Amino acid sequence: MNSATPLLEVEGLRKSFAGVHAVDNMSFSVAHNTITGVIGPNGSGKSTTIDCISGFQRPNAGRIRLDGRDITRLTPQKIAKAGLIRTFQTVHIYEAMTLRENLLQAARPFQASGWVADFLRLPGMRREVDAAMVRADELVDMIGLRKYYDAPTRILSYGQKKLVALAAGLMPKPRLLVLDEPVAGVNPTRIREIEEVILNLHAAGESFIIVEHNVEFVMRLCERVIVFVGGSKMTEGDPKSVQQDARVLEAYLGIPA
Ligand SMILES: Nc1ncnc2c1ncn2[C@@H]1O[C@H](COP(=O)(O)OP(=O)(O)OP(=O)(O)O)[C@@H](O)[C@H]1O
Repeated sequence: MNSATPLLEVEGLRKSFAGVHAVDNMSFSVAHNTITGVIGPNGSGKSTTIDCISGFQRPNAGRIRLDGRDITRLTPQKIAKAGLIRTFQTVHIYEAMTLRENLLQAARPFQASGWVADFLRLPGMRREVDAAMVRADELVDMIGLRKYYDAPTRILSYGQKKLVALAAGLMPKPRLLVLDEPVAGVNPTRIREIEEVILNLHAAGESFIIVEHNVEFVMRLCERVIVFVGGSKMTEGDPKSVQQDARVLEAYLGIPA
């Protein structure tokens, strides 16, 4: 797609639960090579929106396009293969496996060769495995955890586990990685480390959407911030303009605009 096509376009998204609209008329777009933050008070539709764009919920209406391709209502697996991967609020990694094994495992669903090629160690499979090893090697350095590469991930701190989940999401080289609350429950020192890692990955060409309750973290990291209120987009802009928007203060603090 040409660079004028947004990386992600969400248009008129609606998702209802038992007749109640969790998300309604939600529209926004995300540019290539950006870190975009999504903030909003509790119940504003953040989780429902990312569940819809990643295929974990089926929207009732609206369109979602990834780099121009319609991905509305595809399964999570197909959306991931199209290039949109998400992490979860709770860390989804294999704690009994090493960090290296976690990263290699994350690449497997995206490898074209099937189990027969794998079993027979055919050259196509070998090439894919070698490429995954190179990618894992790059990523373990990017997240600063090389000394734990061959350790079971259960020994890592919660913040380090979040970094492993982030790196696992990047293994198949997605076009866009959606991070669902990447610093929730993480101590402040580790938050700074995660911030640094995301900035370095962005400088290396990765694009992110960050959905977070920690507004300060989002404002420091993101070049564009989208604010959800009541199931739709209330406003968006650069961090400074969003922070100065009286409606945002009202939505968060109940201070009348
Ligand atoms: N499975 C569900 N069944 C019924 N209502 C739901 C369901 N999921 C979400 N909702 C409702 O939809 C609205 C939006 O919820 P959502 O979880 O998307 O908001 P959120 O911005 O992610 O909130 P939080 O920041 O608290 O996680 C809320 O009113 C919520 O109660």
